[in-house]
Amino acid sequence: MDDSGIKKQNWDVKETELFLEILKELDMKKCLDGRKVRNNKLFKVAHRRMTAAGYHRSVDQLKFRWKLLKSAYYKCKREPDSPAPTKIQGWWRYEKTMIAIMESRHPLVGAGVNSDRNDEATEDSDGDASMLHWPQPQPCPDNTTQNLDLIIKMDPEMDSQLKIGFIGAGNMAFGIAKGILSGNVLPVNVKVSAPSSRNLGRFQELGIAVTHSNIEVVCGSDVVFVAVKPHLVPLVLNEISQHITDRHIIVSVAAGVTLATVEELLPENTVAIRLMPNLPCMVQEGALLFARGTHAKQEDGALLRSLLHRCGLVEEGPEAWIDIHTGLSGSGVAFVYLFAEALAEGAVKMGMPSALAHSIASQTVLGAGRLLRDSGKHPAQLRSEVCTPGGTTIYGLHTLEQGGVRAATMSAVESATERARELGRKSAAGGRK
Ligand SMILES: NC(=O)C1=CN([C@@H]2O[C@H](COP(=O)(O)OP(=O)(O)OC[C@H]3O[C@@H](n4cnc5c(N)ncnc54)[C@H](OP(=O)(O)O)[C@@H]3O)[C@@H](O)[C@H]2O)C=CC1
Ligand SMILES: O=C(O)[C@@H]1CCC=N1
Repeated sequence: MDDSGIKKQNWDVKETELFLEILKELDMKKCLDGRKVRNNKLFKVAHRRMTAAGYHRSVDQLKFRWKLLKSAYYKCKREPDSPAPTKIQGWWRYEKTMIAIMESRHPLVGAGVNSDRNDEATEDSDGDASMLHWPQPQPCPDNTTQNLDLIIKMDPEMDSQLKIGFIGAGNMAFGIAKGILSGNVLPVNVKVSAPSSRNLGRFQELGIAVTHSNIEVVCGSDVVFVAVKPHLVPLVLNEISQHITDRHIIVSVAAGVTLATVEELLPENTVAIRLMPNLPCMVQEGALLFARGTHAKQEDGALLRSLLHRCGLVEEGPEAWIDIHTGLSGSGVAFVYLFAEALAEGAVKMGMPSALAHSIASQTVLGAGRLLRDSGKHPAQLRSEVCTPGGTTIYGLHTLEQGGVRAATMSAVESATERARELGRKSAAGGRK
């Protein structure tokens, strides 16, 4: 066991390198000002990023690893000619990155008010701020604070101060809003607009502020989701355009509407992202794909990803895949519902009461989906695991194949993708009118 009480598992080179890269990127050393809360937050950010990359270490394990790396660094600094520290195997691989991190000094240390030893002893200790040896604890300088604030904003575990707006109060806006609220975003930081009140009540029930003014939403938000029907996007963007500033990230969820169209209708340099979500965001089981526009940086994508992380699977890809994802998943959920409905109707035909048949059909779809996702197996593999030779399933599958279900499903994805492309061309033409 290490001193965090967690079972030891050796760190491999890739894992340590990733950990250090994350710390470097977070400007860890600058932000480690000895305050327990802040330090914990930073390690939490690192923890989340490590987890996202498939490395499952607790916050305490990360802290302990950092402590060892730091001790090794100080040992090498004090005794450059002594043998490499033994607690960190292959130390030479990490030395350069550690120097880069450690040389990005906290201002108080840089000013020479504290020795390295003091720094070593206190900097990431879990002690209370009052126990620290910094002579006069002071806030980080502006740029560091901003950097840290951004990190904290981006981290889903942190209290998000981000203001989120929705233009359009339909099903998709509601689905995303529900997903977002199950994370750390507070309803008071969300606002939604629509011309009529017919869809606003359910947002109010979630504690979200509502308005009929799209401009009010834009002026009060950092991230604005444009969730109106595709043909209305040019109209809405024209309306809000003069209120967009560099504070904003505009996220269009409209099927087909391209980034080029969105960017053309908004001020130069607007940060725009095209997102294709799907309705199961509502139950945190969505499948979302986004593409960044010309001026959207990686961190804008990271911010969106962290905002949406409770909505389900969130992936980034080239814009060319967004229309395909629309067919596969945006519309794909409806294809699955059709199949679920048909399953239930088959059972009703054979004599089962409708309510029971529908309830079993939905559980069947849910269970099959979860097993497919969680096992990581190819669907054909799972299908063969269900089929007993000469048994019931292969007879049923034969019938489905005779009905052309596979070809029909492929064609459904194809048609929906083509339709998204067509909608894109129409909205581009609409924007130019
Ligand atoms: N539904 C889905 O599963 C998915 C939808 N999408 C995309 O999401 C977008 C929205 O779809 P969906 O939620 O289904 O649509 P809905 O028809 O359910 O909702 C559209 C919303 O837009 C509002 N609206 C209409 N005109 C304006 C305007 N000028 N300004 C502000 N709001 C306006 C409507 O107002 P009012 O309430 O007054 O009618 C309504 O609230 C579409 O572009 C679609 O392509 C993407 C993925 C999946
Ligand atoms: O049917 C539509 O156009 C939207 C886009 C994907 C799902 N619903």
